[in-house]
Amino acid sequence: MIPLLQVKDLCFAYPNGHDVFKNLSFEIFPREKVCIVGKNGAGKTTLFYIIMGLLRPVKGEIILDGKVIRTKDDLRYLRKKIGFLFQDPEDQLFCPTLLDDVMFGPLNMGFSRDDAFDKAHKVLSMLGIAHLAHKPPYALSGGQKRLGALASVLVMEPELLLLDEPSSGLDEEAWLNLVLLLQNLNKAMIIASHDTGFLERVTPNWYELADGKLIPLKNCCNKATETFK
Ligand SMILES: Nc1ncnc2c1ncn2[C@@H]1O[C@H](COP(=O)(O)OP(=O)(O)OP(=O)(O)O)[C@@H](O)[C@H]1O
Repeated sequence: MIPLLQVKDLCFAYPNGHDVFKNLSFEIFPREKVCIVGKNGAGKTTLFYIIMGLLRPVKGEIILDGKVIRTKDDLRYLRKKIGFLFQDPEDQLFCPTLLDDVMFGPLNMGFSRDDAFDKAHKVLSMLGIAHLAHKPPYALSGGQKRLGALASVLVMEPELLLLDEPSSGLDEEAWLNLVLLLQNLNKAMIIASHDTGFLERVTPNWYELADGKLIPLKNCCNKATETFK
């Protein structure tokens, strides 16, 4: 089976900063669920930005469905297949109402208003926030904003989800609802989080990002076993 996504020999440093990645390589297969843990500043968000084409690596390749991402068209294709939940939901909600935000993607893809509404309503209901549909994003709480941002990602039905701190700020009910949703979602996902209780429930496949490398962890939370590639 061809990996859905491959990151190959990735090197990256911010201007005037230290190396965040030194020849980082990994791959993820369709419907594979993995999580990445790591200290503050380890590079989890940076890795997601590079995959989504928001930051350009010094060296290395992002390969989707066996094809190296090079052109703007490649990037458009990648952004249809990969949904990215930003760490800060404020980066993701920009319309007058939450419903507008969640309908924005489907409308952009050419769905009719009725179909975009149905899709948005279904996802908002699944996340337990349909009653907030007509609120402006600025009037939502932190946890509600996170769920709203997640709705705007899920409504696009991507094949791979990159979720940056998806459980942050959620109350017990929303947290459990999200655990169950991700457990039952038949999609590939990479989750970056410090919420180990959440990660333990969603996937047994853990990696630690440390010193610019991904190290597989066995049996959740246990010690690193071998350096990943
Ligand atoms: N815009 C930027 N300019 C310069 N350096 C940056 C920038 N953004 C992040 N960094 C640095 O890059 C490194 C990786 O940051 P990143 O946000 O990817 O870490 P993270 O693992 O997501 O952290 P956290 O767990 O705190 O969210 C850190 O040392 C950080 O200080």
